[in-house]
Amino acid sequence: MFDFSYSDDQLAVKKLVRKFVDKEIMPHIERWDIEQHFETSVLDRLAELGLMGVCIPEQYGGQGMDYNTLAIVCAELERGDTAFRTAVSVHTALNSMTLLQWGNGFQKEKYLKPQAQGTKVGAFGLTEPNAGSDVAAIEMRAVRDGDVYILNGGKTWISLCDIADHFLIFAKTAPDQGHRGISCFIVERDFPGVTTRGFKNKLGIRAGNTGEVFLEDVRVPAENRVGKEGEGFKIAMSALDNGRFSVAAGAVGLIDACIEASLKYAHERETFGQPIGKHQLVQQMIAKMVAGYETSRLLVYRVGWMKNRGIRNTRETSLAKWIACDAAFNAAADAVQIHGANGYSHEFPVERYMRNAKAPVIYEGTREIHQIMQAEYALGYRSDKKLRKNLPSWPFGEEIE
Ligand SMILES: CCCCCCCC(=O)SCCNC(=O)CCNC(=O)[C@H](O)C(C)(C)COP(=O)(O)OP(=O)(O)OC[C@H]1O[C@@H](n2cnc3c(N)ncnc32)[C@H](O)[C@@H]1OP(=O)(O)O
Repeated sequence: MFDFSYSDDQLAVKKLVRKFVDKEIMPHIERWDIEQHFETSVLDRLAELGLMGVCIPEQYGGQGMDYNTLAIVCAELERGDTAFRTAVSVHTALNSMTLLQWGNGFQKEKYLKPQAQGTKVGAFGLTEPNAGSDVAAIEMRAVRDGDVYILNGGKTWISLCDIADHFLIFAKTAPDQGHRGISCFIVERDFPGVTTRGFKNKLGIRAGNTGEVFLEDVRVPAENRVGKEGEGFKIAMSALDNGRFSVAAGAVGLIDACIEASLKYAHERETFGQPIGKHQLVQQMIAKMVAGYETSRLLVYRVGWMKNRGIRNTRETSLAKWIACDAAFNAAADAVQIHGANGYSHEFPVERYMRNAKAPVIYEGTREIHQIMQAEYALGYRSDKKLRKNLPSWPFGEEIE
């Protein structure tokens, strides 16, 4: 049986986030984008609204809502700006949900709880200057020394680098063992030897905070290792199953924003004696946006449905992420086109949408990585086990045999 309707709770969350975005993000976002300013009070407000731990169980300080409610939050936030959806993706999907899945009792109590409540912020440190798509090529080292690991190396393109209280950092504990030699650690910003540096002058997501994290002889207690030694690659990949879901969900919101702006403009702007919406080539662009929106939404909600049931969803998540992010970029480019020269100016939001839409086609697995994965699944070179170990289903803790 399929149910395409929102529950009352989901509808209430959708309205809550929409109102928040309209009142507290929209009036300022153009300025924040121009000034390249990440407004941290938005995270405080998201915490007050209970949106920093949407699908983290209540026992760990979250709201205990289902995965598609997280998708709704991501879509509505990205309608405001990709920066804030990116923040929630990193904090909730990549960090908190990973701690929920792989963390032990101590780690959940000390790190997950305050993150889910929004009193602390989490980030995710995987990518390095020499290792993006090829995760197994990371060079950061973690060497055990009694009760601590000593970490050395640098991470790049880390969202919330200057904001986060904790990072999930992936490092090699056995450099000669390829992807099986990677381990995962919770690293606090306050640990001696941690420094960060946010980037300026990015193409898009200029209202966001992204940059580098450097670790120099950072002593990380062994109790902060997440999972077993050598499990880091799987932990990172399973985190990306959640992160990519949230990115795809956000892309739905970006397409929504593109359609909203384009319809308004198509009704108002006249050429050749009639609104441009009457011209068939403008209609074609709008039709493609609508198709991209509906297709992406269905792919995202299917993944949420699978996650709720604890069904392994790596293939479906990868597909949703690729299709939704491409659809969002195409929608944003067409939205600029519909606005003509006006679309090229700050006066209208669509140029920001187009700049923002490029990063999600690259981050959390480039379009090309996802295309390769889809082809490999189709050809039988790659397969997922039916169930992923430790995957919490919703209601949480009940796995399907
Ligand atoms: C403003 C701008 C902000 C920019 C922010 C940018 C930050 C980011 O983008 S975050 C990081 C993004 N990085 C990525 O998405 C990485 C992309 N790469 C990949 O997805 C992978 O490396 C990929 C698919 C190429 C891996 O392929 P490959 O090396 O063939 O590994 P693969 O054989 O599939 O898996 C290795 C093992 O992991 C396991 N595994 C793979 N996927 C998963 C999963 N989803 N869950 C659990 N286990 C998994 C496999 O079962 C296998 O296990 P075993 O060792 O027992 O055989």
